[in-house]
Amino acid sequence: MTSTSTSATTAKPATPEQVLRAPKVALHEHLDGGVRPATVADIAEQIGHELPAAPDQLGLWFADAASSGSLPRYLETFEHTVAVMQRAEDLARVAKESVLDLAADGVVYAELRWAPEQHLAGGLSLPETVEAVQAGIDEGRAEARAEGTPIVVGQLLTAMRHAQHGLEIAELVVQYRDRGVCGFDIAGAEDGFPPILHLEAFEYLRRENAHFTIHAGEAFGLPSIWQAIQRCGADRLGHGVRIIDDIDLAAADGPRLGRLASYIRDKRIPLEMCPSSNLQTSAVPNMRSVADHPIGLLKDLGFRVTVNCDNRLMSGTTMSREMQLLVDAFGYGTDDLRWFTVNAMKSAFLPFDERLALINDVIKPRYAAL
Ligand SMILES: O=c1[nH]cnc2c1ncn2[C@@H]1O[C@H](CO)[C@@H](O)[C@H]1O
Ligand SMILES: [Zn+2]
Repeated sequence: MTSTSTSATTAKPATPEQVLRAPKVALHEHLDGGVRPATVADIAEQIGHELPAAPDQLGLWFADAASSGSLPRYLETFEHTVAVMQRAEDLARVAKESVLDLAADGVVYAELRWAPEQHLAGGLSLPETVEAVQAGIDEGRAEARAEGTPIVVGQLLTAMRHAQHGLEIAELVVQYRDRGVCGFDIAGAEDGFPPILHLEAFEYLRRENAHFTIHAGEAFGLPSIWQAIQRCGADRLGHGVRIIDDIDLAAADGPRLGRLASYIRDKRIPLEMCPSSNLQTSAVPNMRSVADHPIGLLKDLGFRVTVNCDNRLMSGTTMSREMQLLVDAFGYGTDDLRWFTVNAMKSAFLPFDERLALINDVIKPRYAAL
């Protein structure tokens, strides 16, 4: 097997201070999974929504309740964040605070995904929800710029895979493509809801030359990944960890890739990996810590791997913390972290020239100065 140049470097592990200062790129970040606990408590009180824990225990409650080892149970916790995101001002507030929190953590580019169809209970229309989130993003970006931490942010509109709004949400993506929306996604319980259920939406988006990612290979295996890529035409894979099912680790001459794993590596299809989230939902059997996560192997094999939080609230995490967990588990140095970050920026749903500018004018110089 040919060697790759991406293995963990022999350089010193990055220090916590370097990890914090490093510029980061967040491609897989749920807006309703990154609400500040204090904001959940504050809005819940205003609207009379009953919460399962006292305000000062709420962060812990989410992390604990989301750690059951099952994706459907992990997703149940979103009931409380979605409940406090039904008014335009609350959608805007949550979006603004997310942008500020990401920028303060060193994130220079983020795509925030959320499902508009889950935010209609207060009487907003689909376009109104998108505009409310965009107003919050714009405010957050202006404030972050004034604080010296500029950040570029796009919205990804998600359709829930168990529901039937895929085409409608895809149309919303195209309608708002020049007003802050950079792509589409499907999320929710994966087992029992294959990507193909939303084929009409994906075919529409391809006709419109629009971008999309699909949660696949998180709570279901290779058929889900295969469908997402070969039937639906996904640009990227949300998680995709189960691609390891197509890699033979026992082969005498080193790991041997099956046809699907080879295709994904050869085509440089980005994997949006979320180590802490995957631990909580037991996405990979027998994973006890981040050191057991396939991200180390997939990086060594040269897949286009990126690092993400998925849900900062449910995982009690940040981009810096996810990076630090990888440093602790695999000994990564700043060159490795830069490789993940450049991979993510190359894979962003942003015009090519703008991606290049962020890589050359922001990411590389800031890594060089660490
Ligand atoms: O990792 C995940 N896998 C599948 N679905 C998810 C994940 N994280 C969040 N959501 C789902 O996506 C919706 C829109 O943001 C959330 O409400 C949650 O139900
Ligand atoms: Zn996700």
